[in-house]
Amino acid sequence: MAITTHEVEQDHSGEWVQTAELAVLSLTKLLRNDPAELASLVRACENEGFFYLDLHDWKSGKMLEDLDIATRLMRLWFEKPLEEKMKNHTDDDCNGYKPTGVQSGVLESSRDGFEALRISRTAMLEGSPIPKTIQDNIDVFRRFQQSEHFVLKSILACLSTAIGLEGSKRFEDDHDDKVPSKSSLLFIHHPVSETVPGEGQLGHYAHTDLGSLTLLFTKQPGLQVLSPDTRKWQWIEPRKKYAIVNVGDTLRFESGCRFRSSVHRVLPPSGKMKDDRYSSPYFLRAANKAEFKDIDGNVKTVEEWHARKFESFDQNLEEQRLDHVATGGMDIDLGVVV
Ligand SMILES: O=C(O)CCC(=O)C(=O)O
Ligand SMILES: [Fe+2]
Repeated sequence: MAITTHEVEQDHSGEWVQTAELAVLSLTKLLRNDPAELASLVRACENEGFFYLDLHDWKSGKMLEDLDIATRLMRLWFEKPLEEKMKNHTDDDCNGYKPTGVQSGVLESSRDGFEALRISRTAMLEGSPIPKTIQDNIDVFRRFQQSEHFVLKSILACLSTAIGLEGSKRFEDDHDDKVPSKSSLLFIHHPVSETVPGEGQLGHYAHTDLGSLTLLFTKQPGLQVLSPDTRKWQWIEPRKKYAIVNVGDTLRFESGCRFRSSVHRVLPPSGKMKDDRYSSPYFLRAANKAEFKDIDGNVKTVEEWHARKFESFDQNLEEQRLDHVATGGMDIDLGVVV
């Protein structure tokens, strides 16, 4: 079943942008291995690479309640002075604080407009360097991260089953929880800003996610996907009690490019960031040592691809276009310049 919308809304340049019609999948049906739901899951990963995950009747997880508590706590944390937040700054791209403006912009001659707190799965499990707010509420944050991890690993298993993978060929095989990985939970904040697109710091650059699957929560608009169908940007509408799930590069490569890691970005609908925008993605990533063939056909470990992606995120748009790493080669696949 697809949510049917519809209308179009203007973007920052005054162009009319359609709303994406993404498939809607029920987590409870997927957990039951419902054959029709598995077939829809495969289609969604082959086509848009994005879908809504219906969580209305998933009673066993407290994920949505934990999300509300964690979001409230993180909003307060982001209000702290920059010097305070910078105490959690690290060189580790999957753990610690990232201030605004250190990565690429959405358009030429601009930089990103979001700050983020990243909490790696390892840091969460070990309780190693994480801000006090999180340490003081570790049960909530840990349970939230574990629920998200469970949901994405279950979806990964559904995909293996649905396309008939067995034994060591199943996608879960290189997502062993006992070996080190760069799975990471993020809280993202785009502060209110008078900046207009193309200047200063605004939005979140066009990219594909580097890992296997991403589970995203946001209540606010701004997320856009480059539709593999129309090859144009489309808004992804936030929906209450639905998560947004998307395929990342690792799963794209491991599926022999059968599944798509669609390019996406964040821009405020009317041009300026008139309200603070909050979102929270959880990135499920394969074991650091897992291998796949990347966009150049070279064998890479997840760890190496992770490093290459983050180098690319720090570059400017012109540099990014040269090696296609930020966009995971999807731009070449679709024949578009992002
Ligand atoms: O904030 C959002 O809506 C999307 C964030 C995102 O794409 C990312 O962190 O990879
Ligand atoms: Fe992303």
